[in-house]
Amino acid sequence: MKHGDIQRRGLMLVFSSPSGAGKTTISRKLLDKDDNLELSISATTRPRRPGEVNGKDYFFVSSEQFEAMVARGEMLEHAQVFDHRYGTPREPVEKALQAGRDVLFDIDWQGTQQVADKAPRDLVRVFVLPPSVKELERRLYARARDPEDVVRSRMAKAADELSHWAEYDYIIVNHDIDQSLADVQSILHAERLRRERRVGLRDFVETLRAP
Ligand SMILES: Nc1ncnc2c1ncn2[C@@H]1O[C@H](COP(=O)(O)OP(=O)(O)OP(=O)(O)O)[C@@H](O)[C@H]1O
Ligand SMILES: Nc1nc2c(ncn2[C@@H]2O[C@H](COP(=O)(O)O)[C@@H](O)[C@H]2O)c(=O)[nH]1
Repeated sequence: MKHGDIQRRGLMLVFSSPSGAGKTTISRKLLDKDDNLELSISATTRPRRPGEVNGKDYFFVSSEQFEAMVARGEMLEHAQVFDHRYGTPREPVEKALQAGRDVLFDIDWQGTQQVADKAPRDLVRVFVLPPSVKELERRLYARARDPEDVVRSRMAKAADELSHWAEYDYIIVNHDIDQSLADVQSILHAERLRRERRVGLRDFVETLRAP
């Protein structure tokens, strides 16, 4: 990957939040605007919601298939979230990073901790907060893609997820979607400029010193 013709390593951008705060919405908008960013598509045992597409939103798999992927070492990270299993297939992420592309993850705090243990240098963690609990609940109902008992159980677990906010590098309060998009674009821009990711800098500076 290049930025001003100086080569750099790909980075892993993670979004976490309580369910319904808006990270999927922010992710989709960011991906639309950024040609060098690709989404890590998770595998899950959760039932497909209306409108979700296998291989685009998730790889929808059975519990047996999920366990077999874990046993074969195919998951970069995996966790039980709410009542289902979720995990990140390792190979597409490794391929993207090797090709110098950045990868976006929409995963929970457990998965973020696992990725942080494996690749701390390449990780950028963003936690998305809702403006208020009332608005979080409104968004979960407005999304209208989960049964009421699922919405209630996710609201009940929001405080647990929120307790991990301080483990993240950046915090976004998602009042306004356009402002949140601008914020994550700024984060990504600055993180791409970090000296330690720009592996081509040393050679470039040498050409400046000894023309
Ligand atoms: N800034 C915003 N203002 C108003 N509504 C929003 C905003 N951001 C997201 N929403 C709406 O809130 C609902 C939940 O958003 P989204 O599905 O992106 O949340 P999520 O954090 O990805 O949830 P989950 O963790 O369950 O996947 C959606 O209906 C979305 O359109
Ligand atoms: N640890 C992981 N968490 C994941 C992964 N994919 C999604 N998630 C998180 O699960 C909840 C619920 O998602 P939903 O699509 O059912 O609403 C949310 O917090 C996601 O971030 C994953 O691969 N690993």
